[in-house]
Amino acid sequence: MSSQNLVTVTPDKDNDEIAIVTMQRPPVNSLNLELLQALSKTLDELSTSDFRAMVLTSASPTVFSAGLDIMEMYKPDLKRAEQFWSTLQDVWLKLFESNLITAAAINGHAPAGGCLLAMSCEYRAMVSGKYSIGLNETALGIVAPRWFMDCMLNTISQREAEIALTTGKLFSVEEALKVGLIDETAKDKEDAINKCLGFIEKFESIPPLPRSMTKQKFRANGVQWLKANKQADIDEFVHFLKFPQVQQSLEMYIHMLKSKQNKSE
Ligand SMILES: CC/C=C\C/C=C\CCC/C=C/CC(=O)SCCNC(=O)CCNC(=O)[C@H](O)C(C)(C)COP(=O)(O)OP(=O)(O)OC[C@H]1O[C@@H](n2cnc3c(N)ncnc32)[C@H](O)[C@@H]1OP(=O)(O)O
Repeated sequence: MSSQNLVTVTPDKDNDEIAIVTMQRPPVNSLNLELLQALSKTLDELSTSDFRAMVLTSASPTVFSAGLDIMEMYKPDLKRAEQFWSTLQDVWLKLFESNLITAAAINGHAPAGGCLLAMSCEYRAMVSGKYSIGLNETALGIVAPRWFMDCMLNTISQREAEIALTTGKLFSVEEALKVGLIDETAKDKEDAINKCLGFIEKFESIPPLPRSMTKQKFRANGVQWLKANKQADIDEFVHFLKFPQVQQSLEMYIHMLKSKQNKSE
């Protein structure tokens, strides 16, 4: 699949000022360099378009996004790893600070980087079911970067965030609702999108510029550090990938994912 097809943008059927942005990298929308580049390009295009709002969702029936593609971190080509991390930083900054009204229709699992994308939006409706969402990095033997943490702090309390991150917690849909990691539950993807549209409607009579400026001021603390430390953050990521213990943890995690599949056969 070419990178162009990894993300689709379609106007909402009832309101052509709202973009439905769908990630479609089977099987689980894991965020590799190409999907991140497609998201980055899409966010650029949206920022200069007539769309005033977007709903981020996924084409998978059970997974919003499985987070970063682990294969980008396991025994990586270091030049590509730099580009990968830099593109992830850009996607986060573009989405978190977007002028558009942003909402996530979370139609399945959203671990780690998947949770980051959802938290970067202003509103989250998640389909009920045996899905989970959270920043589970420590459980993989890796460390969520500071700006992942800042993003979670924009969403739930510091205490809940610290416990969740140190324990690598993946929240059930009910738990996520209780702590405020999601705003609403939904019965299916269509319902989740409709709930996001309901949130977007609240801004019908609010002028877009003061709205987006207010949002960006609220979010400024979270982004300042990354903007000032982009290269240092990339260097730290690449340095981290060189640790044998990190590679070992990733290898074990990949085996675990594969054996999980064998068990259910
Ligand atoms: C500056 C920083 C400094 C230091 C720190 C440095 C680095 C740290 C970087 C930290 C950031 C990390 C963020 C991340 O996002 S890490 C990724 C975390 N993701 C996960 O833990 C999710 C793993 N996946 C799952 O749990 C399940 O797949 C899921 C629940 C999403 C779906 O389950 P389902 O049963 O539907 O599918 P599976 O059979 O499990 O998977 C299908 C195939 O997809 C492969 N897969 C799944 N997830 C990933 C992934 N994240 N990356 C790559 N591949 C993935 C899985 O192995 C199956 O593959 P095949 O066997 O079919 O080949």
